Amino acid sequence: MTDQKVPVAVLGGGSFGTTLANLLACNGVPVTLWLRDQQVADAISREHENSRYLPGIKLDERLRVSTDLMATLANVELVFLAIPSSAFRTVLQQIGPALAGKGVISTTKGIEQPGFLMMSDIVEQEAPDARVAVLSGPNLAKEMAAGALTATVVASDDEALCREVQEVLGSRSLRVYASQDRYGVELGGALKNVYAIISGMAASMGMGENTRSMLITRALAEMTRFAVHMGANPLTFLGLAGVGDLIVTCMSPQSRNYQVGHALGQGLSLEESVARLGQVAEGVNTLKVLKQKADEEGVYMPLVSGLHAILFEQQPLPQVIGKLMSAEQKHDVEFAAFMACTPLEGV
Ligand SMILES: NC(=O)c1ccc[n+]([C@@H]2O[C@H](COP(=O)([O-])OP(=O)(O)OC[C@H]3O[C@@H](n4cnc5c(N)ncnc54)[C@H](O)[C@@H]3O)[C@@H](O)[C@H]2O)c1
Ligand SMILES: O=P(O)(O)OC[C@H](O)CO
Repeated sequence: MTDQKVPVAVLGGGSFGTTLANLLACNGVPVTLWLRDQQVADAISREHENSRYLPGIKLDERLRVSTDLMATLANVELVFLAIPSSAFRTVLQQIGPALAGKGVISTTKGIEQPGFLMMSDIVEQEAPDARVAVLSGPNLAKEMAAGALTATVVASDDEALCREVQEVLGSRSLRVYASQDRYGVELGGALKNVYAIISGMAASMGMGENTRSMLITRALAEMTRFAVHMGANPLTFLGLAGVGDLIVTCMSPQSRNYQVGHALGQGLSLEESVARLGQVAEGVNTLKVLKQKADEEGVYMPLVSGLHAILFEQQPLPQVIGKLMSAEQKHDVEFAAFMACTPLEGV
């Protein structure tokens, strides 16, 4: 089995990169995890633990770790990217030509501005000869690393690449479903982070489960409305990378975006909330980018507007909640309209 697996690289030694690399190593895939810090790399190689990002998780001893980016990429066929969106292009710019012919799979759930670019768009720009896919779904790193039964989605119009990813990553604890809607899968993964901040905020303010259910369901309507406007397939949002990821991120205190919201609800400033987390919460930047895009495109996104007003326009929370709760009450289920590609306005 080991001999049949293609060699793989994972770039990014945080929570998700380490988790993915370890899952691959456990599958007998020859895998090298690239990260920048030599001391951290040495510690992982020596102790088989990433004590900062996955404390207490014993990593497979076959997992190789390197700080040499080009050496990591030599001879591999698949490259998973788990670099925060803020550094994504910078890393790609160093390695674009070296990715020619390889399968490059982004797992990063963010959006680049200017241009409202998905991470896979950046891969296409910086590595035009790579084969491109994205991986997204309800995938809390710590649970996956601990072996929790999990499902994810690999999306690409390159069906052979989807099969290769299913082959190396699928296991008894991880099911990897395929999709051809790369844009929808990627958009779902980025957008849900914004609603997780709202959900964490509501939880820490003592709001009940009715409220949380309303938030998640209206979030799904709102993100689907935006995605359809942008050309994604609405059905994608009924799958793992849509409602699946929205649920886990809005429900789990493990979610870093939820944690930022929770801290905000306790009265911490945005800066304090992000600093206390000490890890990536992509939803903060996505909120800015998304609000701007929704305004430009004229897409009605009351939850996004409300959170933006609280975080960046100094509007008091009670005033924003009052505005949301007194907005015109329109349709519950918009999916029929989405499917006909004539989205209704308003909720
Ligand atoms: N953690 C999860 O549960 C999870 C699950 C699915 C997807 N993701 C996505 O994966 C991406 C990475 O998140 P994470 O959870 O691994 O973040 P993290 O905060 O746990 O780790 C980020 C890592 O990126 C590294 N990094 C930062 N700047 C870098 C640069 N310029 N070059 C190389 N490395 C750099 C940091 O050193 C750190 O190791 C995010 O977009 C996130 O949305 C995370
Ligand atoms: O911890 P978060 O909020 O970045 O979410 C992690 C994953 O995206 C959940 O699928």
